[in-house]
This record gives sequence, structure tokens and C-alpha cells, in this order.
Amino acid sequence: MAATAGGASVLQESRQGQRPNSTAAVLAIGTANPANCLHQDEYPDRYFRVTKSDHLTTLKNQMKRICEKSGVRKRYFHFTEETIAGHPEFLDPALPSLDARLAIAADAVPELAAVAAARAIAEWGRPAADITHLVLSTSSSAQSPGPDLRLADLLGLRPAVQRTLLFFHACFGGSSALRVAKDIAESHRGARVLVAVCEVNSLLSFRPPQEARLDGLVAAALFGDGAGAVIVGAGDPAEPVERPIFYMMSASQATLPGTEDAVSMHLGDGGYDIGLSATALALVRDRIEACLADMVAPLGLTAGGGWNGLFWAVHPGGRAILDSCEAALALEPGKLAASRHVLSEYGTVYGATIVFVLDEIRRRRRNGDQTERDDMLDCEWGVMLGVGPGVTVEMTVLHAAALPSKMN
Ligand SMILES: CC(C)(COP(=O)(O)OP(=O)(O)OC[C@H]1O[C@@H](n2cnc3c(N)ncnc32)[C@H](O)[C@@H]1OP(=O)(O)O)[C@@H](O)C(=O)NCCC(=O)NCCSC(=O)CC(=O)O
Repeated sequence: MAATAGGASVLQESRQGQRPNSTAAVLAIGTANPANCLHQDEYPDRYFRVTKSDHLTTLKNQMKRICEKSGVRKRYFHFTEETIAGHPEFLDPALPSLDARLAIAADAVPELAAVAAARAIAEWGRPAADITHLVLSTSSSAQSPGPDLRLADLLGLRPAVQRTLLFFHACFGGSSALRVAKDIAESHRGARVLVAVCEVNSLLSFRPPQEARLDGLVAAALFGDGAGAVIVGAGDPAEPVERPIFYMMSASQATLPGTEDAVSMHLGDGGYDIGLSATALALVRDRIEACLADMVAPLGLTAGGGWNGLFWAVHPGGRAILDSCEAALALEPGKLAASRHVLSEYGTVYGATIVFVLDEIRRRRRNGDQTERDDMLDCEWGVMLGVGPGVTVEMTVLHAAALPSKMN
């Protein structure tokens, strides 16, 4: 069939009619954690006692040193000592334990995600049935139908909600889900996308300390469980979106070449085996600036004047990762205060962590207390940075919306 000029213009009009004329925005944020909160200064003693490893005194002392340097004050866990006591296979690498771990996570993921999502929906102020799309990211599930179906049911989403499930993106899963949500919101007029990121990987990765795997101690000292939820939508200028918090100006992903072994997660009979190479820190320090410069260049936001004119929502994948970013980008002290606060209060919650950081930045921007506000109020433009296996870097350029008190 030959295309005609008239036909082309009909196609163009139809295409334009389906798309909003504005940029996607974060409209609401919610977070949730399991009830079991453990303080980092007590964690080495507890971990070695529960895993019956108290005799490994050198390893235990190393764990204490790692915990002291971790920048973490407390973390939340889905599992309890009773969970471990009820599953001796979690402590014996020779026994298969994946099915038991996944069976617990099958309920935990949608239920915890639903708590965070319900908080975001309540803040948004519209009925759950107005959600048109659901993007769920998790590394704590391996089943189909996935936890997104159960989550949609728990929240009472419309039966025709369009579901997208991202599995095994680990620490950049939250940033990936937000990037997908931005694309959906900017391609479908009226779309309201619920992003949910839920991780209970402490359950999937819990194992006794091993002398041959010192990176296992780092993982045991760093990660916690939690869920974050964000509602994303784009409105038309004539019909403003609800209450934007951050506009998502651009989103991109890059993978640092040759870094496949730096950070890894393998799901096997014994649950997750997390590989954290000590080279990850040097990779971030040496390569992050060039990577970011490439990503922001198309926006005309060059690094010429330095990076301190922006606010920063960096994934706190460890205190030393934040230190590496701060040094590589010559950031002023305080620029990563929100990321450091989240690391301190929750540990690294894999992909969900970035939602906690966004929430913390929003809180600091709204807070009148100068000591906590840092420079959040002075910077309209910011960067959200996810880092995970690959080494993969997800970057979203944000523009902070006017604070409610400043709006007309
Ligand atoms: C673990 C740390 C808090 C330790 O702090 P410092 O580096 O300042 O202190 P340090 O160098 O003295 O290290 C303390 C002890 O930990 C050991 N150590 C540190 N990193 C190690 C590693 N990767 N493997 C094995 N051992 C390690 C050191 O040898 C040392 O042992 P000794 O005391 O015997 O000398 C920090 O290195 C950190 O924050 N690392 C980040 C970990 C990481 O890779 N994060 C990525 C997460 S992945 C992520 O976020 C994405 C994802 O998973 O998807």
C-alpha cells in the first residue's frame, strides 16, 4: 500500500495524540522495611553466633572491622533468627536451599512492595485503579507469574494494568525501572506508572562466613531488605500533573567495558552468591567521571564548571563507593549527604536504595532545618546514579520541581 501525504499526516496526528507534551515526573514516593531491625555494632556477634561460627575468631574480627568502616548504623531484614533456626539448610552450603528461600520470598516480595506502594498511592491522592502501568523490579524472585501479579491484586489495581517485570538487575534495578517508567509515561497520554522495587535478598544470600570468600563478609555487612515505590506520570501544560517532585529530564545506561567480574550475583542451589571484587572501587573512581560526562553532554549540561552545581542521588553501594564518587567528581562535602544517610539507616537495599535516596533528598529539600538541608535547596538540577553488576551505570538527570510553599 502506498503512503500518501494525507496518510502520513494522519499517522503523525495519531502519534502526537497518543503522547503527552511534557516530561515525566516523580509524583509520589513511598518506602517500607521489614520489622526486624538489627544494629551494625551488634551484627558481627549475632551473625557468627547464628551461623555457629564463633570459633572463626580471625574472620569475626575482620567482620567487625568491616562493619565499623561500613558507614551503616542499622539495617532491616526479612529473616529472623527463627527463620534461620527453622532452615538448617541455609547454614550448610552442601544442602540445596534455593526452593525454601524462594518460597519465603514469594510472599515477602509482593507484601513488602505493597506496603511501600500503598504509601506512595496515599501520597499521590488518587485511587489505585487510576494506575495504568506497573513496573516491578526485584532480584528476590524467580517465578512466573511473577510477584507483580500478586502486587497488582493486593493493591486493587485495574485488571488491565500493563505489567512489566524486571528480574535480577540487582543494585541498578530501581534506576532501570524508573527509566522504563519515564519512557512509558512519555509515550502514553494519561499514563500513571507505579514503579515498585522490592528486595529481600538477605534471605536469598544468607550463609555462614567462609575464609575463602572475604567478599562474603563485605556483602554480609552491607546489604539489607526493603521496598521503594514511585508514581511516575507526565501531564500536559494545560492540565498540570498532580504534584511533581522531580522531573525526569533524561535517562540513560552505560556499561563499563571489561568490568563483568567486578560485581556479580549468581543464583544457585544455595541461594545467591554475591561477588564483590575490591577492584570495583577503583573502577568507579577512575571511570565514573568520563562515563557521566558522555551521558550529560547531549543535554548541554557539561562538567566544565564542575559537578557541584548539581544535587546528587547516588546509589550507596558501600561507604567506599560513595567516597570514590565524591573523590572522582571532586564533590563538596555534604553533596552525598542523603546517600550517606540512607546507607547509615538502611544499609544497601539493592535496587530499592535509590528510592530511599530520592525520598531523603525530597525530605531535606522540604525541611526548614538548615543543618539537614545541606545545599539541596540551591540546586535545581541533579543526577540520580544507579550502579550495579556489569559494572552498569544508570543515570537520570532530574530537575527539582518548585517546593509546595513556593508554588502559586
Ligand atoms: C567494605 C568497606 C566498608 C571497607 O572499608 P574500607 O575500604 O575503607 O576499609 P579497608 O580497606 O581497611 O577494608 C576493611 C577490610 O575489608 C576488606 N575488604 C574490603 N573490600 C573487600 C572485598 N571486596 N573483598 C574482600 N575483602 C574486602 C579489606 O581487605 C580489609 O581487611 P583487613 O581489615 O583484614 O585488612 C568498603 O571497602 C566498602 O564500602 N566497599 C564497598 C563494597 C562494594 O563492592 N560495594 C559494591 C556493592 S554492589 C552494589 O551496590 C551493586 C549490586 O550489588 O548490584
